Amino acid sequence: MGKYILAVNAGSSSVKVTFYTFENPPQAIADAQVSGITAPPPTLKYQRGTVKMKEELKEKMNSPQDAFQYILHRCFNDPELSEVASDRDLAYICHRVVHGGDYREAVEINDETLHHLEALEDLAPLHNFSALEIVRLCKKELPSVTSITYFDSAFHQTLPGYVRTYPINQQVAKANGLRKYGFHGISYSFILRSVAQFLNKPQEQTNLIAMHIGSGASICAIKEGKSIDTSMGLTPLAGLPGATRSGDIDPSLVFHYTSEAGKLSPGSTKEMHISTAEEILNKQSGWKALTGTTDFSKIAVENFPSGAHKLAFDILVDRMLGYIGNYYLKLGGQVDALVFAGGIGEKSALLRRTLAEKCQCLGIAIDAKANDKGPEDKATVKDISQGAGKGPRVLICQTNEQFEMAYHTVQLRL
Ligand SMILES: Nc1ncnc2c1ncn2[C@@H]1O[C@H](COP(=O)(O)OP(=O)(O)O)[C@@H](O)[C@H]1O
Ligand SMILES: CC(=O)OP(=O)(O)O
Ligand SMILES: [Mg+2]
Repeated sequence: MGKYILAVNAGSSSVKVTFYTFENPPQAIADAQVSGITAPPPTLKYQRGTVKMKEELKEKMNSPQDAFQYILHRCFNDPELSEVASDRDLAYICHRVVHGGDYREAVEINDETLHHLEALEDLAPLHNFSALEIVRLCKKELPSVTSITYFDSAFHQTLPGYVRTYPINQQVAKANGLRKYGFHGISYSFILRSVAQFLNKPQEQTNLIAMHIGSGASICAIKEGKSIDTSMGLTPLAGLPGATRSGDIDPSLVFHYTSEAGKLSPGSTKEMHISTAEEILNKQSGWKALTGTTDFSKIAVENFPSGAHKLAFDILVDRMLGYIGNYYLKLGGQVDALVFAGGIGEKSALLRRTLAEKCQCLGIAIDAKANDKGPEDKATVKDISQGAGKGPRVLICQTNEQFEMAYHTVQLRL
């Protein structure tokens, strides 16, 4: 068996791949990310030891699968990364799969589990399809390496019945698996462990409002180390708006948007069945629909380039504020920290400042300089609160879904 772990995180706009040593805790030896898959040209960020590179890619990349194949080829053929040159060097491949249905834990891929996951694909066609394409590719091209899938939904198994249940016919709901699942759970698990450690508290006594804000964005209320509510639902479409997702809308809007809504979309393939409504609300909405860009760094700027950019920013702030208020009440005001994470949560000082100002009535105050500076390379968690304020601390957590998967693999298999 090889000595390294390959962790793959296929998100909606990026593919992040990290190679780790198979030891406790795992150490990253190389990290490659292709981002901008939804806003070409794609860019590659590659880090190996202390060497960092960033380049625009000329290759056309239509999907996370293309990006994964590109990264794998590049890493295996990098003479400076001779530790991992082929499947013989790998012990495990960890895959982030967004929708795990009723799975409570990670599973090892074999014919049976892969078949079960394929049956779930229709519940989250836009996310699971790409992840499973990568799993299938690894099975075919790296057949000697065991693949383990980690699920975004598993962290939210603790949602109370009244939170996970939609008020619809319960027979229909049960027969079709129609309930709130919640996502970004691999990230929330990383955030909980890192923040509890930072606060020097046991996880079972830690209460957080954790915000994973990236191309897909969600918020989670964590009470005594357990998810008690989260903004995404049956699929990652629910809750906050995202780069190309509408987030919550009145469900009736679908019936008025276009008469084609219920038909299969042109994006459907033999393997992936999506309706026009799903395609529109998942891929043609969000801030892309409002501003034309999926890049939030072009939206969250001090002087908004247009009214549409300001509107997109204001909508995100408004919806986030709604969840913060909601979860503050659900946690009975006992909140250790408000945590910003994800590409936007970690990088947009403007978003954090705007929200902190609007949360002043909860006793929240941030240190302007610390906030502007943002996260620092070495520290996973950074406190940007102003002194020992009355309210919850405000933290930035550099979340790392690849590390979380490698970490659990080592705990279970070493
Ligand atoms: N400086 C910045 N300010 C605001 N947003 C940023 C900044 N840098 C990157 N982003 C945004 O972060 C998002 C990507 O976040 P990430 O969590 O990596 O997404 P995903 O995992 O869904 O692919 C993109 O929308 C990108 O524009
Ligand atoms: C669940 C989800 O939306 O994931 P991502 O933000 O990586 O697209
Ligand atoms: Mg992500």
